[in-house]
Amino acid sequence: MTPTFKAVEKVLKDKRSLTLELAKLIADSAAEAIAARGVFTLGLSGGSMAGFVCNGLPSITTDWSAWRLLFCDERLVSVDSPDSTLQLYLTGLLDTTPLTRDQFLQVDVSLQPNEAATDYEEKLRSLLLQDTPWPRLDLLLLGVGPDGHTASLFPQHPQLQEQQRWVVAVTDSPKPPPARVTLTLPVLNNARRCIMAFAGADKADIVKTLKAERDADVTATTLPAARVRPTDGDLLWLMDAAAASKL
Ligand SMILES: O=C1O[C@H](COP(=O)(O)O)[C@@H](O)[C@H](O)[C@H]1O
Repeated sequence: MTPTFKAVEKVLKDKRSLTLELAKLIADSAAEAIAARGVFTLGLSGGSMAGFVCNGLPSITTDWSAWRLLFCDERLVSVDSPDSTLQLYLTGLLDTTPLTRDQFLQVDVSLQPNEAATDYEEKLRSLLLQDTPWPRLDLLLLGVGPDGHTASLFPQHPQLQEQQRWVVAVTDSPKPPPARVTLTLPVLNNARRCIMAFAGADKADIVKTLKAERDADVTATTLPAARVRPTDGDLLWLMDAAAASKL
């Protein structure tokens, strides 16, 4: 079956323009969510996405107190490690926005991977108070690695088949560090909106391959990022010209 959702693509001239556009889109989602429900739930990714978000958000106007930030994935390393996604955001946002540390739903990195995943799912359930099979998160910001992974869902890993849990452990990530927790595909696909952002010429090959898979039958997909297909939400790709150069 070909996709039933519509993916929207937007190409910006460079990384700076992409950063500003992303910040504007986040602000728009926040305004909509806060007006409708009084709270804005934003799922963050690490890697290049953290740079876009930390550089763009300080310029927006929003009711920061209504924001709840969580992690699409997190590496199980100490919080002061340069590999910690939480650390990237605390360093990048606490001094430049009114956000406070307790607005970030943190993964307990002192736990073993399975326990950390269970604990994070419980924290998410308590935060959202949604008694539904899958959480309805307002906006998820997702990156994509050169192998087509998104969050910490890697090609051919069993976590891709998960159909019950919101958060699962990864102990053999091909990209270091090996131990992580990640939201599962049904959680990604139940969000109101997912934004994937790609910048730089080194993303051009994966963007081209991913687009072909994203627009094909889901049973033919091998790349986790091509399985992000919101069931009742939208998917937006933001690319700079270099990342979009092979489309
Ligand atoms: O390991 C990870 O990689 C992906 C992609 O990162 P990027 O730097 O190539 O954009 C990231 O989205 C994920 O959160 C992270 O844990």
